[in-house]
Amino acid sequence: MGGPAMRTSQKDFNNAVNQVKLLKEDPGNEVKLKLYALYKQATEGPCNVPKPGVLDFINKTKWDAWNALGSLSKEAARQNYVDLVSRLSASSESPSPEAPAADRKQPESDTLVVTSEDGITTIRLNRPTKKNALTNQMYHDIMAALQAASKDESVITVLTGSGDYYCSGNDLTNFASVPPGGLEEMARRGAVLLRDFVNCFIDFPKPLVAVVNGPAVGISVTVLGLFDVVYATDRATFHTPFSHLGQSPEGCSSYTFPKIMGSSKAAEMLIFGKKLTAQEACAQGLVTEVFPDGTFQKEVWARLKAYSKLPPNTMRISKQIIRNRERETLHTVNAEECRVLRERWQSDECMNAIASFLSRKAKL
Ligand SMILES: CCCCC/C=C/C(=O)SCCNC(=O)CCNC(=O)[C@H](O)C(C)(C)COP(=O)(O)OP(=O)(O)OC[C@H]1O[C@@H](n2cnc3c(N)ncnc32)[C@H](O)[C@@H]1OP(=O)(O)O
Repeated sequence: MGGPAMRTSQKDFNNAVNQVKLLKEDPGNEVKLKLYALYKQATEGPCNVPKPGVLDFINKTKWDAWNALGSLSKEAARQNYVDLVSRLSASSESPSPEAPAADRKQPESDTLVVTSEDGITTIRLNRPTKKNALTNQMYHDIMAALQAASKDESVITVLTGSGDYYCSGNDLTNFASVPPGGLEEMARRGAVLLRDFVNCFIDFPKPLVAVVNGPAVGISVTVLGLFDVVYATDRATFHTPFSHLGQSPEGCSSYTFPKIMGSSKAAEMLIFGKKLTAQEACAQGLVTEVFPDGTFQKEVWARLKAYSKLPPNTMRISKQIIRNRERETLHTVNAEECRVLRERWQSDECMNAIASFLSRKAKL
């Protein structure tokens, strides 16, 4: 999966620098300051010039922004710069008129089912015989579904699963077919896919709700920290067995989990792979509310239908005011988690764990 290739090339960076000059809208001082700081970090490394005097307001503000990036590597700064510019470019393009949600083209495969009703767009993982494990195609389909939902006329977007599982995480057979570039190329591609996938959750503009209909594993758990509300059946469990797999946390969980549940509870999950019951996950703030399995679907959908009648713009604005302050931080965390995972995917510990799963020796 993905590579230094997470590594942005000098050419990508130079293109992004030129693209900034072509933005149709002024991105505002805060973003310009961020661009300045990332540019300096990417080209000169950590801030190495004396702090301007207190009365030199403009230069002091710029210095503060650069200095705040600490020891962020030149490579990560370049990547963040390119990511930020690409988001700015995308948002300054006029949105293309979207087809009504009901008419929306379905994903190519039937492993994801997207429906829209009563102001709610539902994205349903539909691979129950494999516990809704996520294939590479499903990551792409989910991203496309989120993009479409962000622009359709629905008010709330829901992610849920078919069958007895919510999702068993990354399909470990994604690792089974090594491309011509070898393991390194596989890691490079994976890191790019993961980064883009998680970015879609970070940037999703409408209320996003997880309806966790059963056990959840891996990435389906970690991205929950990026949802606005998480409803779970009392049958659900929450498991992030990264160490067992020779892998490291993703989905921004290295940042959101300690923030949600405190660092030691987060460590027990993310380092030691402790599996939480739904009640435990609720007590720790990862889950909003737990429902008895027998009435789960009825109660949750009734509640969501009632919420979908609330004024849509107000809900969207409220979500954004809650989330926007942290958006850049989350993008930085995501990029760093992907960079680290790219290395882990090439490690013996990871390869052995996956080989072991594929040869049926291990069940988590
Ligand atoms: C590019 C982005 C990468 C993002 C990085 C993401 C990281 C992660 O998500 S890490 C977590 C990965 N997931 C796992 O390690 C779970 C592996 N699966 C299991 O441990 C178990 O299957 C189980 C606990 C989820 C369910 O056990 P059980 O109830 O006994 O059911 P089965 O094992 O018989 O499963 C039925 C069927 O489904 C296949 N399957 C389940 N999960 C996965 C999976 N994650 N990847 C691939 N296949 C999976 C399982 O192999 C069975 O298949 P068949 O034997 O062909 O019926």
